[in-house]
Amino acid sequence: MAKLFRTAIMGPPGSGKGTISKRIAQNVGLQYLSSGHFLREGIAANTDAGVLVKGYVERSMLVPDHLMSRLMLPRLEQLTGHSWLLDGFPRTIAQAKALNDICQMDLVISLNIPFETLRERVSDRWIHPASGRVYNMGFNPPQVQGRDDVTGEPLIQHADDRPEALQARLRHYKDVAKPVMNLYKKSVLLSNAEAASKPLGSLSQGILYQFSGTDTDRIWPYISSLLSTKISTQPLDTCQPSAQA
Ligand SMILES: Nc1ccn([C@@H]2O[C@H](COP(=O)(O)OP(=O)(O)OP(=O)(O)O)[C@@H](O)[C@H]2O)c(=O)n1
Ligand SMILES: Nc1nc2c(ncn2[C@@H]2O[C@H](COP(=O)(O)OP(=O)(O)O)[C@@H](O)[C@H]2O)c(=O)[nH]1
Repeated sequence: MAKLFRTAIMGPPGSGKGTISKRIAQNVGLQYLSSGHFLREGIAANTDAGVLVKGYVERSMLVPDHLMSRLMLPRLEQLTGHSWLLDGFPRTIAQAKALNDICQMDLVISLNIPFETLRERVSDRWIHPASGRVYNMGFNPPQVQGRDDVTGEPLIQHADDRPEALQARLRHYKDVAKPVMNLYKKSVLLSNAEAASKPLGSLSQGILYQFSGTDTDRIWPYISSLLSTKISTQPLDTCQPSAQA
């Protein structure tokens, strides 16, 4: 039986979830599942799921919990035997509880980034809609301005990334995410260094680790170190219903 590792990343829009998830996937070699990307793929391919969620995603509304869980949980069940990282799911407490019913999570990473930093980042965020590849004109610019590195297709900016829209999204994120974080948290909030160095078990039952800062490159070493500790001490496991379910 392999050691499996189930983790999720949370944070407001622009906090670096996608950027950090890709680093985790590359370093740890787990399956990365972005629920937003999954939904957009379904919409582009006009799948049954895509048709169901199109109206919500195009209006930047949250897809209802029952539908979101119905789409995501079977995907995760197909990944039995794999370690994975979720970005964008669970988004609400109902989704987190549904996830608990099928699986015991090992770690939840929460990114705590100042509003001004979020605002700067998303106003400079450019996206390749077909692949979900994300650029930032200062941090990770495309090789050719306005063009995707892989396909050469044009990049776009989301209307949602305008400062006015960001403020509303942030408020909404806080309301919805708080109960999810409470579910996963048992610990005090730690500094990045403390969070990364605490041995497993010393945080009571808590699996939520919060990282704060303005630069992904400065947060990343702490996350990387936490993952090394967690993964090396992970017991043999399969995806089993959580005891809290
Ligand atoms: N659990 C989720 C995840 C995503 N979505 C839908 O998918 C869209 C895109 O999700 P995502 O890529 O995660 O991006 P945002 O949440 O919009 O923003 P960010 O990546 O900046 O956090 C959301 O606007 C929402 O309509 C949803 O309803 N429920
Ligand atoms: N300037 C700067 N931009 C960053 C940093 N980390 C991520 N970004 C960019 O900020 C934007 C938001 O990051 P993203 O990973 O998409 O965040 P998400 O919305 O939480 O998934 C993207 O354009 C990233 O390229 C950073 O440390 N500094």
